[in-house]
Amino acid sequence: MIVQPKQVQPLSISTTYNLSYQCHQHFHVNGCIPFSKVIAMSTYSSKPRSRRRRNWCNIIRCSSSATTPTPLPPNPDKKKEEESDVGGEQRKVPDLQTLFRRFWKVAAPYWFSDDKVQARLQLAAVFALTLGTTGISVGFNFLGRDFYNALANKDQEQFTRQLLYYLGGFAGGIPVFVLRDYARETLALRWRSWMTSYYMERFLKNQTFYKIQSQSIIDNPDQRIVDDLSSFTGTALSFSLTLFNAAVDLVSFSNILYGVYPPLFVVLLVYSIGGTAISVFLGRGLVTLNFLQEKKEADFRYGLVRVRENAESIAFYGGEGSEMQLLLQRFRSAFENLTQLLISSRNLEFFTSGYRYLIQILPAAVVAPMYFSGKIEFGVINQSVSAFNHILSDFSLIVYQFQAISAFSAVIDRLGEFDDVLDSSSSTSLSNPLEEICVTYKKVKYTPVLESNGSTPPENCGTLLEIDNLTLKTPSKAILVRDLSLVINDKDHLLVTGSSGSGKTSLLRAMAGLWNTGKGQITYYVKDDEDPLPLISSETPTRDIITDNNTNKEHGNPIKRNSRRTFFLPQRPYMVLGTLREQLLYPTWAEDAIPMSDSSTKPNGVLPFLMTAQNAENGTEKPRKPLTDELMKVLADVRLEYVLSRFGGLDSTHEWSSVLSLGEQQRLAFARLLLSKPELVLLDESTSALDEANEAHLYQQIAAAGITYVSVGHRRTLFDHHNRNLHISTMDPNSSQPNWCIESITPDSLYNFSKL
Ligand SMILES: Nc1ncnc2c1ncn2[C@@H]1O[C@H](COP(=O)(O)OP(=O)(O)OP(=O)(O)O)[C@@H](O)[C@H]1O
Repeated sequence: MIVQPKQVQPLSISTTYNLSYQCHQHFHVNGCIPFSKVIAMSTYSSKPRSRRRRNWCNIIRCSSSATTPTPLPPNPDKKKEEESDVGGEQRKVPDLQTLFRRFWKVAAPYWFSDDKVQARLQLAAVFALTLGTTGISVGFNFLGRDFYNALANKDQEQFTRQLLYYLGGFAGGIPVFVLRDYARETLALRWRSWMTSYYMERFLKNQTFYKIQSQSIIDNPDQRIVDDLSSFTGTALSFSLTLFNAAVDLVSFSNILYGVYPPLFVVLLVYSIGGTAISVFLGRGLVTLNFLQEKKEADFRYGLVRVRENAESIAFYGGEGSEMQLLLQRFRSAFENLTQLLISSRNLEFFTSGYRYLIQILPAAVVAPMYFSGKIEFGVINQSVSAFNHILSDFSLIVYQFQAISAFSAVIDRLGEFDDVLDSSSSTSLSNPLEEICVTYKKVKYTPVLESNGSTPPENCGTLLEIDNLTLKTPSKAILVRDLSLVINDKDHLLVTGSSGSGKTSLLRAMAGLWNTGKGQITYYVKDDEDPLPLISSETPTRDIITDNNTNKEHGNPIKRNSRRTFFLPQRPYMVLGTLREQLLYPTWAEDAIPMSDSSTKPNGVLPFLMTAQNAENGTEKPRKPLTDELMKVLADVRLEYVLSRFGGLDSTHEWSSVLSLGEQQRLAFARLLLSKPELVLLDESTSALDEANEAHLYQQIAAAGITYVSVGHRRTLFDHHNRNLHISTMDPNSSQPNWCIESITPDSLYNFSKL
C-alpha cells in the first residue's frame, strides 16, 4: 500500500500536495512533504506533455531539495561523439566532456563581466535564502514529529501548541520561499539580459550573421538567442541552487535518518545508485531528440515568418498550396520527432514512476516494528519517513529529473555550438593572409610630390581603391575571377558587366569585405586628415589590425559600409522597421533615430550593459545628423517628395517594403546615399527597377555630389554614366588565364559594348 499524505498528515499542506500529486510529478508520496516543495508545486499544473518540456524550470523548482544538475553520463562504448539517427536525421551526440566544456564556456563570461559585482551579490543572496528554506524544512520535520506524538498521546494541549507552531512556521516560512524564487528569477533575468546583449553583439559583429546565413553554418540563430538563452539562464540557476540545496539537505537529513535506523540509509544509497544507472540507460536518446525538437520547431516558425515576409510574391504566384505543403512538412517533422520524444519519455517514466512508488513503504515498514516494541514514539515514524524521502530525492536527482536534464543538455549543446561559431568567426581573420583576400587601409597625404622617376605616386593622384592580383573564389572554392588588377581614381566611375553568375556581385562582396576566399590585395586610400578607423567596424578586435607607420591592415575583416567613405547599395534595398525618417537616416545615423536613445524615453530600470552597444556606436565619428529640411530636400532630389503627403510625413510608420514599390525603395536608398555623401559607392544593380529617366537623374545626382561609383549592371543605359567597363567572363575551370578585361567607355565604343 502506498501511504498517501492525505491519510498520514491531514494538514493544509497536504491539500496542495494532493493536488500536485495528481499532476505528472510524483514527488514524495507519504507524509511530511518538504515545505519547499509544497510552495513550489502550487506553481506547477498538469500541462500537456508537449508543453511540459518548456516548464522544466518549474519542475526543477518543485524539487528544491530533490534535483541536482548532474550531467548526462557518457556512453562507455564511444569515446568522443556518437552518431545518432533520429527521424532520418543524423547528428552527433555530444559527450559529457563536450557538454561540460560548452556549459562553462556559455555560463562563465557573465560572472566575470562588468556586471559581476552585482551578479555575485545577488547570487549570494539567493544562496542564503535557499539555505534558509532548507533550515525551515528541517524545522518542519521536527514539528511534524512532535505534532504526531501529541496526536498519538492524545495530548490536546501539546497538539494545540504544535498547531500554533505550524501556523507560525507558515507565516515565517512562506516569505522566505517566495523571496528566494523572486530573487532567483530576477537574477536569471539579469543574466539573460546580459547574455542577450553579449550574443547579439557578437552575432552582428564582423558580419557574422551574414556568414552564418550565407554559408548555412548553423540553424536558427534567432531561436538560440531568444529561447535558448532564456532557458539556459533560468535552468542553470535552478540547477545550481538545487544541487546546493540537495547537498545541504543531504547533510541535514542524513543525521536524522542515521539517528533513527542506520541500515535504512545504506538501502537507500544502493537503491538510488541502481535507479540512476537504469534511468540513464533508458533515457540516453533524449538529448538528441530534445535538440532536434528545438530545431524543428524553429524551422516551422521560420517557415511561417517567410510566408509573412514574402506575402506578395507568394500571392502573385498563387503559391498558397505549395506553402501549405512546405509548412505541413515542417510541422510533420516536428510532430514526428515529438512523438518519438513522447515515446522515449513514456518508457522512461514507466521506470521512474515505479522507482518512486516502490520505495515508499520501506521506511515505515522498517521503523514500525521499533514502534510496536516501544523503542520509538509514533512521531518518529513520520520523521523517519520524511527524512528518508528527503535523502531519496537528493540521491535520485538524475532519475527524477532526467527529462529536464536531457532538455537542458540540448540547450547547452545548441548554445555551445553557437558560441563556437561566433568565436571562430572572429578568429578566422587570423588565418593565413596569403590564402585569403587582404583588405588594407592606407593613409595618404594629397600633396603634389613626384617620385624619383618623375611619376606621381598613386596615392597622390586621387586614388581611392586599388585591387592587386585578386583571385576571387566562392566559399566552396570555385574560382570566379582570376588575377584581377585595377585602380579606381577619384571620379573614375567603373561599370562591371558580365554574364549572369560570372561573379560581379561576388567582386563587390570581396571589395566590401564580406568574402575573403581567394587571394590578393584590396587597398583603400584614406586621406590623412581623416581617421581611417571609422572605416572599419568599431568593434574590430585590435589584434586583427596590423599597423605600421602609415598603414592599417585588416585581414578579412569587413569594413563598416555605413562609414563616411564607402557605401554599398544592394539590388533590393533593405527597409528598416520604423518611420520614414529612420529609413533615410539608416544606417549612418540609425541609432540617433531610435527613440530609445533619448534619455527621457529610456525605460525605467534599464541595465547599463544593454546600452553599451549603442554607446560604442555613438563614439565613432560621423557626419552631422541631417536636419528635417535636409531630409525633405533629399527626398525631392530623388523625386520622392510625394511620399510625404501620401504616407503622413517623415515620422509616420509603415511596412515600407510593402507600401513602396521596388523602384521607390531604390530611390529611397539613393537618398540615404546622398545624405551620407561617401567618397566611393558600390552599386549592385541598384537602379534595376527604375525607368531610364529616373536612373539617369539619380546618377547625375550622385556624380554632382562628388561621389565616385562602381556599378554592377546589365542595362545598356548604364554605359552613359561610366568612364570604364570591367567585363568579367564566366570562368572556365580548365583555364589558367585571366577572365576579365577593362576598356574605356567613349561615345565611339558604346556601340561595341552593346554587343558584349
Ligand atoms: N554563398 C555562396 N556559396 C557558394 N557559391 C555561391 C555563393 N553565393 C554565390 N555563389 C556562386 O557564385 C557565382 C557568382 O555569383 P554572383 O552573385 O557574383 O553572380 P553575378 O555575376 O552577380 O550574377 P547575376 O548577374 O545573375 O546577378 C554564382 O555561380 C553563384 O552560384
